Amino acid sequence: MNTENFDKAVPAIEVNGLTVKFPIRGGVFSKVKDYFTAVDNVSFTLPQGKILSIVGESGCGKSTLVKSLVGLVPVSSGKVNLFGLPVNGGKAGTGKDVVRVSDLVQMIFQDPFSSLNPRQTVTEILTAPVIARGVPYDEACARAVELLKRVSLPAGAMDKFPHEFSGGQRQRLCIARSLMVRPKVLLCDEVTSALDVSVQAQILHLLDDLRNELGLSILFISHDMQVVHALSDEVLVMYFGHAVEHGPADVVLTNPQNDYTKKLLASVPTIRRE
Ligand SMILES: Nc1ncnc2c1ncn2[C@@H]1O[C@H](COP(=O)(O)OP(=O)(O)OP(=O)(O)O)[C@@H](O)[C@H]1O
Repeated sequence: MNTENFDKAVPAIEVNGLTVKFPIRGGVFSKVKDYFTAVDNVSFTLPQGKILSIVGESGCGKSTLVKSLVGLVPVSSGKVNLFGLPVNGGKAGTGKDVVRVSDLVQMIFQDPFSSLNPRQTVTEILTAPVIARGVPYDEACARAVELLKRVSLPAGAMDKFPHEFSGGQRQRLCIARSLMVRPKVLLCDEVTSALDVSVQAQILHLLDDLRNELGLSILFISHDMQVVHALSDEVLVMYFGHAVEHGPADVVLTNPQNDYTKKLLASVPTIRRE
């Protein structure tokens, strides 16, 4: 399928009535007693080229929602479309006209160290996903060198192992790896929370630049409201599995309508000095 010419008016992601339930068992081998609804009937759209942040307190279902979009947790009910293509079992599209979801959407996680194989060199880490897709080794290496440069890592990094990098450099490496397959959407789950503040800012600038250069659409999960305000076009607020408010970042973060959003914003910590 030609994924280069999607109609610009079609949302990158369209979610309708998405529900994710986890089974509750008495013990590992016992029968399912009940279900816990982590994501409850959530609907939203992510327009192409935009950054939508998902916010809400710990445990409200942000990560589960995002993971369910790429098949890391199973969807219980609801529909997901990527660029207008219905998603089903890791594929997007219908009949023979399908594309792998992982060719369109890549996810980046909070902890850059645990998401990199410590026994692989950067060359292996970056080239493996595209070699598996049939890209010749030399071309994969050339793409890796180009991306390392783009994320401001030296070309000499190709022969190194993950432990030889700082936390911020490792996250750059994860970003480069996610871009190797030339995805159209990035799902970023707390990607700066393990980094110190100055490095956080560099990674956020990098993501924003990449969005502008490559036209990427980004779903961004963060607890940091300042970061969310600085980076996002739109904000979706979740509470106990429900989407309670969604709109332009400036509106939701400065003039929230929902009572929970008001409480969430009021709870942003400030230091009181006596
Ligand atoms: N595999 C699982 N099995 C059972 N329950 C799960 C599973 N994964 C998540 N949950 C539960 O689903 C709820 C939502 O979890 P999730 O990780 O999506 O929250 P979150 O909003 O991303 O939290 P945080 O901000 O702390 O990362 C939580 O109550 C969690 O305990």
